[in-house]
Amino acid sequence: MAVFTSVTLDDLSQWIKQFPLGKALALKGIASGIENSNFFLTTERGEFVLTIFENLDFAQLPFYVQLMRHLAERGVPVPAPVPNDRGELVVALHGKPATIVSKLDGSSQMDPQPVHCAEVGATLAKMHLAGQDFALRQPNLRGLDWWIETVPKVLPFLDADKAALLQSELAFQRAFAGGPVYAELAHGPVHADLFRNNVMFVGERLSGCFDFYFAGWDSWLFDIAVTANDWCIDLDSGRLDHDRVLALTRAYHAVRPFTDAEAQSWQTMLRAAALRFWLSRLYDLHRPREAEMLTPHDPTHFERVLRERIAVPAPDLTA
Ligand SMILES: Nc1ncnc2c1ncn2[C@@H]1O[C@H](COP(=O)(O)OP(=O)(O)OP(=O)(O)O)[C@@H](O)[C@H]1O
Ligand SMILES: N[C@@H](CCO)C(=O)O
Repeated sequence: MAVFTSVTLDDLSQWIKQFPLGKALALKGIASGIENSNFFLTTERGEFVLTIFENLDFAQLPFYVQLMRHLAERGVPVPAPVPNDRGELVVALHGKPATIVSKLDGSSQMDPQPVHCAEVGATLAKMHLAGQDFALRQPNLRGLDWWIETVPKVLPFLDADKAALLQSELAFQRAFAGGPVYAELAHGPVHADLFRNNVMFVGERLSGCFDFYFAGWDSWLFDIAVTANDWCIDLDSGRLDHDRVLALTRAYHAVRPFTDAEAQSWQTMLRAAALRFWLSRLYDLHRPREAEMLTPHDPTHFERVLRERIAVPAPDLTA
């Protein structure tokens, strides 16, 4: 992630005392990502990740950090937040909310094969099941309401062809979300951003999922569609690779079988997931924030993905 807020080891020398982590020994800004300020933090007790939240306030954060704790306690491989001496998981640093979580082993698999997609599918299903009894509720803040609010803000920057696609897809998704099949879809806390760069592998074994800061209450199917649109595609064309899609969906289905309503909604949900990221990337591109290091994501990629999903059906969910 980009570093928006500067932090030095000196800044941490007093602050870290409230955590059972000993002294802070090293701190290194992480330059990937676009939402928060992240640092690898080495202390006398080991390796951690320090995150300072740039866009989320104290009221929103319990949902994310408690969800991570809830999932970690149920054996889902996610970073475990470290409480301070008052039991708090979110603490102010430079006036902004901050958290320390355990560092996961492994590295991202940016060139996934079916075996990796199967790991991701099975883990996602376990995550959905483990989240069923999570008590806190927060909507997906990048869900339909946000799309409705944000489309008019980016339209002035688009040519007529792109503007027409964005508007017609939003209308299509609004109609779908208001219909009877959508109402039958299972909902719960979902990750909503489980891209390749948010998952760690050690060899072919998935060792962890992180970056829960877009998590919210949404349909499980939306989460699967977001994941498939990143893990199972040819990156140049946006086309789905059927072997990888089937590896992901079959592994998910083996843990948590799909319903008829989900099977019926699959093609539409893949389009919704493409729209969500096209829109957020357009928004981020045209309304950039200041940052010491910033790597903007390319909106055109998800425009291509959306056009592909409209033109070419994915394999059936229960194939
Ligand atoms: N718990 C963790 N364990 C190991 N590495 C981590 C952990 N959390 C974050 N990282 C590293 O930090 C990088 C950035 O983190 P993260 O993806 O959460 O940032 P972000 O700004 O929210 O990014 P994004 O654009 O993906 O939303 C990751 O790519 C990963 O390398
Ligand atoms: N995964 C998002 C970035 C926010 O996490 C994207 O690729 O646009």
